[in-house]
Amino acid sequence: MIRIDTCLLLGATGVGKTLLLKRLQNILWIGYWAKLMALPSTLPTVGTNLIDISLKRRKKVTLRELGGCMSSIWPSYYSDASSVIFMVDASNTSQVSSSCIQLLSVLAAEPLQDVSVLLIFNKRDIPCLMSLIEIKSLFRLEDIITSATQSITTMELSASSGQGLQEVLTWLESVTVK
Ligand SMILES: Nc1nc2c(ncn2[C@@H]2O[C@H](COP(=O)(O)OP(=O)(O)OP(=O)(O)O)[C@@H](O)[C@H]2O)c(=O)[nH]1
Ligand SMILES: [Mg+2]
Repeated sequence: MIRIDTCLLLGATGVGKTLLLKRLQNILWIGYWAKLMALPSTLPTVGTNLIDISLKRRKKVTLRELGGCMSSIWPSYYSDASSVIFMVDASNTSQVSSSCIQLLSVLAAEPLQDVSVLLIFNKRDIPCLMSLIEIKSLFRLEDIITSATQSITTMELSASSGQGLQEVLTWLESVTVK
């Protein structure tokens, strides 16, 4: 049986996980330069969203979004994961501390000790009172990266404009084995 790597897409409700999935699907269907077509609509995910993505060098990955409203049962999906994308809404400063606590509990989970982690600061198209440097320092990001057992990459994204999408795809290619 052929097993496909699974990347878990996690983050609080409304951070943009479903839009990212749809954007990645569009990149692959109609090409990178067509990514600015009509903004796909999304609804809050109650449960899970799955898409399979074909990458370069005949690799494949399954992206599994887990809805923010079901964070209490995220851990039941951890043992299947080969990598994790954790998304933060960088325009929502009131959500920063709860997202940070959520991220710490994801990083502490036993089945996720060896996975590669991509931390995405999304909605960079929305002007925000706090700079990204301030948000990262509120997160104590340097301490988190130093003490984590995982390899953590950080990225900025606008899932709505498409800025940063190609970098997410490149990261997926770099961490997908099969
Ligand atoms: N301006 C802007 N809006 C965004 C961006 N990404 C997502 N959104 C909007 O944010 C809202 C929530 O996006 P979703 O993708 O449904 O959020 P989610 O993380 O899947 O939320 P749950 O499924 O509830 O966990 C939608 O109206 C999106 O269009 C972005 O980069 N910029
Ligand atoms: Mg969703």
